[in-house]
Amino acid sequence: MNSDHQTPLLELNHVSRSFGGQGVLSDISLQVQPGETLVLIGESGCGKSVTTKLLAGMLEPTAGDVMWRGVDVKRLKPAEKLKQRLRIGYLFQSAALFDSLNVFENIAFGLRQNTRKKNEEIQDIVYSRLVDVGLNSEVGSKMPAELSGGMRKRVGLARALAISPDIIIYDEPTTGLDPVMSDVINELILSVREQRPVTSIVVTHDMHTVQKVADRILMLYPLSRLPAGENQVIFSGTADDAFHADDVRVYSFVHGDASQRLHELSAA
Ligand SMILES: Nc1ncnc2c1ncn2[C@@H]1O[C@H](COP(=O)(O)OP(=O)(O)OP(=O)(O)O)[C@@H](O)[C@H]1O
Repeated sequence: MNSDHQTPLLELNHVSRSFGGQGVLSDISLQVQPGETLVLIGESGCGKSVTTKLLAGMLEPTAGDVMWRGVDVKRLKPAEKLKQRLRIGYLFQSAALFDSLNVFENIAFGLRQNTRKKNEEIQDIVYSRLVDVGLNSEVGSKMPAELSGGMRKRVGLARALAISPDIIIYDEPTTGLDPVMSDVINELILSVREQRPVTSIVVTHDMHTVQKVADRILMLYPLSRLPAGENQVIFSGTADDAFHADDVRVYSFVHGDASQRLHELSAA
């Protein structure tokens, strides 16, 4: 699936990002290859969401380059950037539904804003995306406040899929869901990938998700604790490699073992 000769779909080249002088990412380089499912892991606050927002062009780097299909995003004209941006669907951590719009209009939103599709076509797309995420058409008339957490995530996914993206970014898709609903979402990630040639980036703390969907895992380490000169991406490999990693920071993270962190805290 991954060929070294392909141009990466998305790429960060020596990217740094800070907020108000506080560094979050420093000199990060990574590539996302067409068709792969890349999973980003790492402790809370280490910069996973910032990384995906940089990849999606929703944030700009403080230094370094973001490349889309080998082209520096800075060089794209606004119209071209928007066109490329619409190839990326983003499922936000909170699902980020518009509370004042019903489910149908939430899913239709990107199509109404960014395409000239007629109402009938929009209706067909919205109802088929609802089917794709396992919801029936009656859900279309509900307001977001009436939905459970799992339904909100599914509607968020239907909305991300409505624009027929070729890249989907899932930011903590299972957080806050019960184990069964989490697995429903994991299965949806797999079925989306089976239904269309899509590239997926998944940010998660859920090791079931990691094991189920990841082709490749990257682990980020918080900049504030990174030893000087060390790469902030402390691991790149398969789920199996991560679960057998020699690096105790990686091993203890994926096994949910607190002893390394407690040791660091007591030494601080
Ligand atoms: N727009 C912003 N303005 C200021 N600080 C920000 C902004 N976005 C992110 N940050 C900061 O960047 C750091 C990394 O945030 P990020 O959301 O990427 O972490 P994360 O690894 O995804 O964490 P979690 O697993 O808890 O979601 C945090 O300290 C956060 O407060």
